[in-house]
Amino acid sequence: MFETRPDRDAEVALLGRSNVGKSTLMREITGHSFDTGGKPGVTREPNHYDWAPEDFVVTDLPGFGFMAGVEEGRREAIKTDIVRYLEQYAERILAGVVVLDGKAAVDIIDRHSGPDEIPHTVELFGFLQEVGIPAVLAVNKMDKVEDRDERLDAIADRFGLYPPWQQWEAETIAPISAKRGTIEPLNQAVRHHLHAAKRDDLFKFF
Ligand SMILES: Nc1nc2c(ncn2[C@@H]2O[C@H](COP(=O)(O)OP(=O)(O)OP(=O)(O)O)[C@@H](O)[C@H]2O)c(=O)[nH]1
Repeated sequence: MFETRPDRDAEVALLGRSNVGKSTLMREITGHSFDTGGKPGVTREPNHYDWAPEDFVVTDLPGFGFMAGVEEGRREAIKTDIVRYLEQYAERILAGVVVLDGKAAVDIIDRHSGPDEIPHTVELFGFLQEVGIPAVLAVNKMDKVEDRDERLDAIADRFGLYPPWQQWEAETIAPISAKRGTIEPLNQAVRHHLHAAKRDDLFKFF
C-alpha cells in the first residue's frame, strides 16, 4: 500500500499510462528534473511535489496499463493501489489530471474498446468522476498533432464528453505540450477547480 500524503488542502493527482510524458510534465510543473525517457513505468509510488508557482501539491501516481517488463500481477496491484489512493483521499483531491498522448490516445483507446473491454484511461476517468474528483484530461504532445480540432473532438468523444471539445476547454480538456513548456491550459483548468472548491467551501457556512 502507498505511504501517506502531505497534509495540504490543494492536491492535484497526476495519472496516465507510460510514455505519455508525465515526467516531462512534472518537470515543467515543479521546476525539478525527473528521470525521463528511461524505463517505462519507473514511477511506482505516489510522490508529492509543489506545483510552482501555484500553491498546490501535485501527486505523481504510478503509470498504469501497459508497462514493459512488469508482470501482470504487479500491474494489477499497482492499479488497485491507485484506485484505493483516490478513494481514500477523494474529498481532498482538487483535481485528477489524466495525461494523454494527443497523437496516440484515440488509436490506443479504440484498440482496447470492445464489448467486454474498457480502456484503462477511460475507466480511470469515469472512476474519478464516480468518487467525486473533478477529472481533467491533459492532452499532451500537441506539438505533434496536425489536425488539432478533429483530434481533440475525437478524444472528447471517447471520454463521453460531447464535442465540440471547446465546450470542455478551461475545465476538462487542456491541450498542452510539456516538452515545449506550453502548459497554461492545464494551469487554468486546475485553477478553475481550485476556485470551484473554494466556492463550495464558502457555501458550507450558509
Ligand atoms: N513531441 C513531444 N514529446 C514529448 C512531450 N512530452 C514528452 N514527450 C516525450 O515523450 C517521451 C516520454 O516522456 P516521459 O516524460 O518520459 O514519459 P512518462 O509518461 O513519464 O513515462 P514513464 O516514465 O514510462 O512513466 C519522451 O521521449 C519525451 O521527450 C511533448 O509535449 N511533445
